[in-house]
Amino acid sequence: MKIAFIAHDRKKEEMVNFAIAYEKTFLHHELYSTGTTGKKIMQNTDLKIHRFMSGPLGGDQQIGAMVAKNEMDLIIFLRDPLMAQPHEPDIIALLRLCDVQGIPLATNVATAEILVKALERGDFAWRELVHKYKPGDSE
Ligand SMILES: O=C(CO)COP(=O)(O)O
Repeated sequence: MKIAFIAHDRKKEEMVNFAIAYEKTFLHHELYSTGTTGKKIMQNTDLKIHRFMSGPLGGDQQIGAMVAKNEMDLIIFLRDPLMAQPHEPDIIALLRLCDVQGIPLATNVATAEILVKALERGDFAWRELVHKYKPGDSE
């Protein structure tokens, strides 16, 4: 599965700890991230992550482009709800696209944990069916 990690600055430590905790699971998947989040995870684990640009420079939008094509299977986006972000419109756009495409999205670590446990159990198998069809195929 294609999994994206995104964390705002005050959530990065939580994200790194989460990646360490589930490293063995994530090793079996194709991983993506925004710039700094991915760098920090890779510095602390053996995970290989395709890093997009930093969030404020367009990284959320790059991940959004994959979501728009229904290419992302799971997004773990640890948002900081107590700090205004300069690229808030990009963030809202990404969350919106997840709802457009029905992509599993965790915005806090409690939900992320439940989704990763579901991933380990095989509950994401339905995404394999989605991969066979590109958005717009039926139009
Ligand atoms: O700002 C972000 C998400 O909106 C995260 O970007 P970085 O991972 O580059 O810090």
